[in-house]
Formats: sequence, structure tokens, C-alpha cells
Amino acid sequence: MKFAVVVFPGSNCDVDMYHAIADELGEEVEYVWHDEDDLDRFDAILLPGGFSYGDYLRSGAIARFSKVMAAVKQAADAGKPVLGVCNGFQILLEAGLLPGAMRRNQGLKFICRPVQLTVENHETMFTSAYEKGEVITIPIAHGEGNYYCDEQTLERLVKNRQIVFRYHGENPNGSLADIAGIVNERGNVLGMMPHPERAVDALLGSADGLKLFRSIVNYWRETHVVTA
Ligand SMILES: NC(=O)CC[C@H](N)C(=O)O
Repeated sequence: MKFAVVVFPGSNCDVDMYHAIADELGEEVEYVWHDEDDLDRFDAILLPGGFSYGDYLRSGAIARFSKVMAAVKQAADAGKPVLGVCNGFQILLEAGLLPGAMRRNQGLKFICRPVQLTVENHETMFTSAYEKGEVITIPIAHGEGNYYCDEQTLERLVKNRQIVFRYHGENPNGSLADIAGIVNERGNVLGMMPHPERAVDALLGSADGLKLFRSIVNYWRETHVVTA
């Protein structure tokens, strides 16, 4: 399996993402600069966290115009796993690949600490290694993580089980319905504010993020006959 870590000017969690895939999973991974336009050689696309284009205008609002985003959309339309973490989630929202929008955190401060999440939907290609309702600990680090969508969209998210992670025990940023991560209707594009790539080893304070990456690999192996 081959992962792409897309790097925008201002991305700063690309190395963490690369480490999670290469060193913890032992899978193939490459950095892809934002002005490339072909992701066909990859099986999964990862948009890492950071401050793309310095968060000018809104987080992700400028990166969504990068040349690579047409190839990200093509991968999403082809049903490949596409994961956007934090700034990556914001870019997916700004690009219209996920519904809703991010606002400034409720307290208008940047928050950087571990939080607990409930695995709301353990039956996606990103969460099959988790138990239903499992409570996990994953760090957050953002200033614009306050997810919002209109009532009709929220009803659709609930009905389609597109809400994958909810904040557990506390809501750190004011996100509507404690939403921490959602998938698209097809279930192959996940956006989440918490950083699973920063929770891949007990040394980091939690290894709860590993199961997310393992779920993606399991999905790929189940859907691709890998001849020996
Ligand atoms: N860690 C991140 O990706 C941060 C995302 C964005 N820069 C924010 O502050 O909300």
C-alpha cells in the first residue's frame, strides 16, 4: 500500500504523518508538494496539519486552490481513502469535499493538549480497528476547530452515521454536537481536528491513533487481492 502525504506551504505535521506510516506501520509513503497534479500512483491520500499559507483569510481557505487539490478530489471520487487532519480537515471543508465549516475556537485561544474522543462510528474504513463507543486519547492543536453546519446538514450527518468522532467528557472548542471528525456520505473522506499521527506510540502519551492508520491498511488489504 502506498500513502501520499501532501505538503502545502506552512504544513508542519507532515513529518509526524510520514513517521506514523513509514516507521509505525512500515508502509510505503511519499511527500507530495502542493503544486503536483497527479496522485494516481497512491492508494491513500493524507492532508496533514499545520498553518498552510499562514492561515491567512481562514485556515485552509487558500490551500484549497492548490493544484494538488484537483488530484485529491479525483482520488476521493475514485473511492480512495482521503484523510484530512486539523489543517487538512479545514482544507477539505474549504474545498467542499466535506460539509460544514470551521470557526474560531469558542474561547478565541489556540488549544494544544490531549483530549478524549468517543468512536461514534467504528464501521468506517478509518475506524474498523476500534470498538464501538471506544474512548481514545488524541492530542489537539488548533485555533479554528469549532465545527459548524446548518440544521439540515447536521440531520444528514446523524442519519448517515457520518459523525465518526465526538469529543468525550468535554468540548474544547465549542464544536456543534461535540463533533471532532466526520466522513463524506461515501465514507472514504475523513476530516478530523485531533491528530492521530501524534498518538502512535506510548512515548507520545498515547498510541490510540495507530488503530486509525491500521484500519486504512486493513481496508486496502481487504479490497485489493495482494498476490504473494
Ligand atoms: N495543527 C493544525 O493543523 C492547526 C490548524 C490551523 N492552523 C488552526 O490553528 O486551527
